[in-house]
Amino acid sequence: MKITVVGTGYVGLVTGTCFAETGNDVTCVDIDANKVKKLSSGQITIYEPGLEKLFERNLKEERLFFTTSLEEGIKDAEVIFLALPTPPGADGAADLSFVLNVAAHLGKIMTDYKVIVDKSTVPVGTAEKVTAAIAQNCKTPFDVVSNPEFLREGVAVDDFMKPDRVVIGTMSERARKVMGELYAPFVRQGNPILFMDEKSAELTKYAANSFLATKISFMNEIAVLCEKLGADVDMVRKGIGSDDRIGKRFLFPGIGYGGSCFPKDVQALVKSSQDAQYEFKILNAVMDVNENQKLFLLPKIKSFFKNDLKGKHFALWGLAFKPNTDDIREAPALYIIEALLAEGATVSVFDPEAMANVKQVVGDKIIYAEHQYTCLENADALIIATEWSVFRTPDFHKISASLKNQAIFDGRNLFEVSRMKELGYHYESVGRIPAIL
Ligand SMILES: NC(=O)C1=CN([C@@H]2O[C@H](COP(=O)(O)OP(=O)(O)OC[C@H]3O[C@@H](n4cnc5c(N)ncnc54)[C@H](O)[C@@H]3O)[C@@H](O)[C@H]2O)C=CC1
Ligand SMILES: O=C(O)[C@H]1O[C@H](OP(=O)(O)OP(=O)(O)OC[C@H]2O[C@@H](n3ccc(=O)[nH]c3=O)[C@H](O)[C@@H]2O)[C@H](O)[C@@H](O)[C@@H]1O
Repeated sequence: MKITVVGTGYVGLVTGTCFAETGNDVTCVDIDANKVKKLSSGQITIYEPGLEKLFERNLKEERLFFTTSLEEGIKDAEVIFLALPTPPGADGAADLSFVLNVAAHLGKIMTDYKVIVDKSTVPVGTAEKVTAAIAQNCKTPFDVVSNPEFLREGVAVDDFMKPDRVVIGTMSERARKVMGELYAPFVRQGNPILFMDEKSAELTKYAANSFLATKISFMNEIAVLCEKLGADVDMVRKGIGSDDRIGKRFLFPGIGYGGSCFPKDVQALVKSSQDAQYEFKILNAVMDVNENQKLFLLPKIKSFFKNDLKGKHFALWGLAFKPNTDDIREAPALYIIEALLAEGATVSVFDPEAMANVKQVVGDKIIYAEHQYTCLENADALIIATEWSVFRTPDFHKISASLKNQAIFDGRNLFEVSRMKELGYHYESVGRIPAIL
């Protein structure tokens, strides 16, 4: 099939590459000429494990193309995916201008039947708006489908190739047939394609992200309670996660959820609810808990340093909002850095992939270490904000030799408390009884 993907960010690039991998001719369109130039010359623009190999193969075998021209990109295409940004506007609602502007442009240039697919995360009612935007100037028949994406950064290729489910929202039989054929190679493992109406598909996406965010905030509150009552959140997590009705996943407490999606999507669903004259009480609490959780370690750090961080120097491991990505959008580490600097401290940072992105945002207010161990030089304590594998089994002798105080503040519960006690660390984490020197 010939398909077009408009927007070659995270979702667009994964979507385009994976559809090319299953034998389709894919043209990706982006307004960012620099990005298109890089991608056309074989240079991948995002860090995503496993994607580069597929990208290079499909580019070489001429199933994957890039252009800045929408007209050129949609020529002969049967399906057009819109993988465009939907950032939060000033009031928290999803900004649909990228999607609607492209839709209006499509209406002017389409000359035969096409299926236009909302791949971006968009509020209920967007398929209708996209239909209206296209229809203003369009003379050919078309269908608009809501096909939300559930991939996670870091495991995006696997998530796309072996989805738990594919949600396709449209009542058009013609569009259902086209979409069913396109996704057939991905759902062979027995996971279903769920056909539904557009609005239900749109809400499914927000409900999924909001439910997962709720699970995390719930566990973060349980972690707070564990510390207050002397329980261990790891035990409680395993205790409840063994119940199939609850499930083991997404129960890890930490320093809050970040990334480009949970924060914006929870906020957008709250706003959609308000617009429908309904106050979504749980989600307001989920957002509140998450705001506080980002700075969960700060009082512990301040208390260790007797409320005076002025002149103290901290090593911070982990900047990305989660491991296996260079994405720093809403990363808790950025909030910790700001708070430490505001207290008059200085900070050295290390992350395996996200350093360049942080440098662009934070600049020279902090020191960028070459290595996780050089990051520790002259530091009064170590803070861990992201659970990269390389941080899980560190050389504790090197850590001890570099740190001025044997103190580690771990926002991702990487180490056993008992081991840290044996090693002689002042070790504080999230929801567990601390090892205090
Ligand atoms: N990042 C993720 O893991 C996931 C994101 N989503 C949703 O997918 C959508 C896209 O997200 P990302 O890929 O992360 O966004 P992104 O910000 O990484 O990429 C968007 C791309 O669209 C391009 N663009 C902007 N205006 C354009 C136009 N008029 N014509 C052509 N290209 C244009 C930008 O240059 C950029 O390359 C959002 O709605 C997001 O919520 C859904 C699931 C996962
Ligand atoms: O809509 C989206 O963009 C995507 O948002 C999330 O994916 P992603 O943001 O890539 O990352 P997650 O693995 O979900 O993690 C999100 C945040 O939650 C945190 N988290 C996750 C799990 C957990 O148990 N505890 C926890 O604090 C992570 O550290 C991270 O900051 C969803 O998992 C995807 O299904 C969805 O497609």
